[in-house]
Amino acid sequence: MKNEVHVYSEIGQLKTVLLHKPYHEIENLVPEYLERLLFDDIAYIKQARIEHDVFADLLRKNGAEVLYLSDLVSEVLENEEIKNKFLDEFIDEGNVSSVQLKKTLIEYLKNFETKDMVEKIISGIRTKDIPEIKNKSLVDMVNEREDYPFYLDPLPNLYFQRDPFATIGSGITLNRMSTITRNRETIFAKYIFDYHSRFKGVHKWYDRNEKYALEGGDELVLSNKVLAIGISQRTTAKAIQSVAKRILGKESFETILAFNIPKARAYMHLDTVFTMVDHDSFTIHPGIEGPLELYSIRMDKDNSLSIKFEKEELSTILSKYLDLPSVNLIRCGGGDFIDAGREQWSDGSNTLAISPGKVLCYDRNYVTNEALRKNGIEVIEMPSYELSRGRGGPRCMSMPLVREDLN
Ligand SMILES: NC(=[NH2+])NCCC[C@H](N)C(=O)O
Repeated sequence: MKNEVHVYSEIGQLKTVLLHKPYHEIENLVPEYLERLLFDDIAYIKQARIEHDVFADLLRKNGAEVLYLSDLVSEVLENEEIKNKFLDEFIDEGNVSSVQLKKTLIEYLKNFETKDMVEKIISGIRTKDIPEIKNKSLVDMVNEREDYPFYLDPLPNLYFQRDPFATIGSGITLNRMSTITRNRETIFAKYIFDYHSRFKGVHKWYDRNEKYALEGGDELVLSNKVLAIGISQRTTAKAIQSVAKRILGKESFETILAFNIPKARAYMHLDTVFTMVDHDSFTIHPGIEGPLELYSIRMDKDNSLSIKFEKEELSTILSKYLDLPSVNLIRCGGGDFIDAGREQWSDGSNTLAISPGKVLCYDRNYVTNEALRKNGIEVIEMPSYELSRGRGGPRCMSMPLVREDLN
């Protein structure tokens, strides 16, 4: 099969999924730059990698093919011409101060085998890695004295593969990230979907050079007709409107439900507070239910968008658009203010459905996991001592490429 992406639900049996196993980029975190790099703490990478392997194994055991971003990118970059183009683009966007430095970095990187080069690019390049820049420019000299420890910043958020692009139907949105820190992450997906023999030519509903921020954590495929997209700290209403114009009426998609959620660190994406776990069941963080505003977006016959503020309760709106007699909202932390707040912070509501009614969750969120079980959901737990420090759970750490269709 060419154009191998196919996702028409959040819950259909997961067949192929993309991950990135975190590594040296996490060792390049220091307290001084944590906030800008969107971390709250520094994970112990050895343990994080063990946890990540358990995650991947559980996915495989449950029927999914696991692909790694760095393998796909390395395969693409084995072609010398594409490698040169990639390095040029990546380093330009890495805010490198001078032509001389750019040349030095490219020479340095090209000394590595392709796979190691890709890992080096992800981990960031410390100034100490490169003993000497030839023909330094004035900017290079001034920078050197200012002691910033990196020539290229690390990409510690890359293990949250959910965000840089999102699979919708037989296409993807290649996202424009809301922060500079994460924007280079989308270059990897660009090269995979432009050049990888298995994935090239996949249709793009949105592209990384567009103006308005859109992140995958906000994009949910509720059914082959309905998408949910968060208006959040990371995704703008303007981006949603652009996506709506391109997706609605194409393939089978008819409605986008735009969830306006509070703009806060803990709730950065819609999937930190709302995920789908079965045909008619969803997790929800009680902290957003009060302030939540919902808009439905549909395409009129004359090809203009019709946008409506929805006044009813969330469950009524979901039943209406998903054609269900009723829906079950399962509250994070069992609905308790403290348990919900604590567990949502470590991604208690961020479940990854492997198939209808079967989800992967962090073990630390035991109150929420119990609530899911009480509601008939099968919960598979994974260890979460260290991975959770990056503020993302199983859904954030995975990007489905293929899911089986629901009947
Ligand atoms: N889909 C998600 N909820 N992703 C979580 C991303 C966490 C990451 N540290 C960030 O702030 O960007």
